[in-house]
Amino acid sequence: MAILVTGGAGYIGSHMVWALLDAGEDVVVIDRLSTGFRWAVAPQARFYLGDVGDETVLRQVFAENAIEAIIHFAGSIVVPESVADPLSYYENNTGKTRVLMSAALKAGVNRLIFSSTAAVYGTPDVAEPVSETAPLRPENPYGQSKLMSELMLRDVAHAHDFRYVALRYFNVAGADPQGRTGQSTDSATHLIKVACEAALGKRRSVSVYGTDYPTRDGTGIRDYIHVADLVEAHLCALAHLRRGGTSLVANCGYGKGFSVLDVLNAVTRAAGRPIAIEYGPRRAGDAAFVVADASLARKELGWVPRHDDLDRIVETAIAWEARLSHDVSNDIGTLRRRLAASGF
Ligand SMILES: NC(=O)c1ccc[n+]([C@@H]2O[C@H](COP(=O)([O-])OP(=O)(O)OC[C@H]3O[C@@H](n4cnc5c(N)ncnc54)[C@H](O)[C@@H]3O)[C@@H](O)[C@H]2O)c1
Ligand SMILES: O=c1ccn([C@@H]2O[C@H](COP(=O)(O)OP(=O)(O)O[C@H]3O[C@H](CO)[C@H](O)[C@H](O)[C@H]3O)[C@@H](O)[C@H]2O)c(=O)[nH]1
Repeated sequence: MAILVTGGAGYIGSHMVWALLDAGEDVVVIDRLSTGFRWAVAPQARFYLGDVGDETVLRQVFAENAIEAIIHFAGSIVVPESVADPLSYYENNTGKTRVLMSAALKAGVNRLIFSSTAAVYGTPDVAEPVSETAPLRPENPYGQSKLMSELMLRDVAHAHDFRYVALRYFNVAGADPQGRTGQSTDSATHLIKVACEAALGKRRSVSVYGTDYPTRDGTGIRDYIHVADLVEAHLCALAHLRRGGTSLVANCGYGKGFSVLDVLNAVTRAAGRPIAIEYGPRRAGDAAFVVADASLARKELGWVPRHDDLDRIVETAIAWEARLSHDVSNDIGTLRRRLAASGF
């Protein structure tokens, strides 16, 4: 039996594929390569170029592979884009999740792990770690589209023989400690990615969005989780579903908050040289403090994080960024030529 990873050519999905292969699993990937890269998919995985909203390709995937469970990463993830074009987010994140679930039920696949987000909570009322029972008040179409998918999963699990785990990720960062994959998107806006690019001279400076938050140094506080621990939580969720565990929704974070300045200091330490910092106004829609209460994932899924260290997260992110500058551009050229030769 194989695990189907949707969005397996993307940042988190490509780490998941490696983690599954490392664990001895058989892996099938479907990705339309809108933000992902074919070269990011481990060669041992079977790859389908296609859209998770395309019933024909889904039927083909389910017919050609014995799929035991789905790990569903495919989606659109840029918050301001979701505000500007909400319908495309409801279509790609909610509508296509519906198509995928429908095709899975028809094919008799009844286990799914879903990529949700801390954005479903909106701005927490108090500066305290947020648990899964906190009010759900997404403040943008991205968060809303993910919450709607969670609700579909809940209802389908009530109506059918179907179990799921929805993981609400906090701030995912870092790269595979073995250097096999990392965050490769060109126009990423995430703080650690941006700061690593600045440290390597790929951009002139980093802007600090707001210095007047009610936090210890005036900058925004987030819970940064190493992507390797995040994919480990998915392996725990898979084991939970395999042993007959009930459907559940769980936060993925460390429960520790770091400010923007903490992150920039860590990047400076890792790079061994200062980065240019510009202090600017707040970015619209940013909360002061977003930190997970992740006790449920530890208790129910037996998740034990192994990379809970901001310096380590940043070191792996910089190492990947450096590789991306040198090797990967060559790899992309090689891969493009290989794919062109094989008809893509
Ligand atoms: N990166 C984060 O900090 C973060 C935080 C919370 C939740 N998430 C969720 O995790 C998941 C993965 O995020 P990521 O950071 O790896 O993003 P990403 O953009 O790197 O990966 C998404 C992948 O899905 C593919 N894709 C998108 N729509 C598709 C479709 N309709 N059919 C087939 N493939 C499609 C893209 O080509 C890409 O390879 C997303 O669902 C995102 O909402 C990410
Ligand atoms: O160039 C930058 C980028 C970010 N920040 C600050 O750094 C912190 C982190 O910002 P990111 O853009 O890295 O991440 P967000 O917290 O905005 O968003 C993340 O967390 C959300 C949930 O809270 C969603 O899951 C979303 O997908 C995920 O990217 C914020 O205080 C932000 O204001 C800067 O100061 N400068």
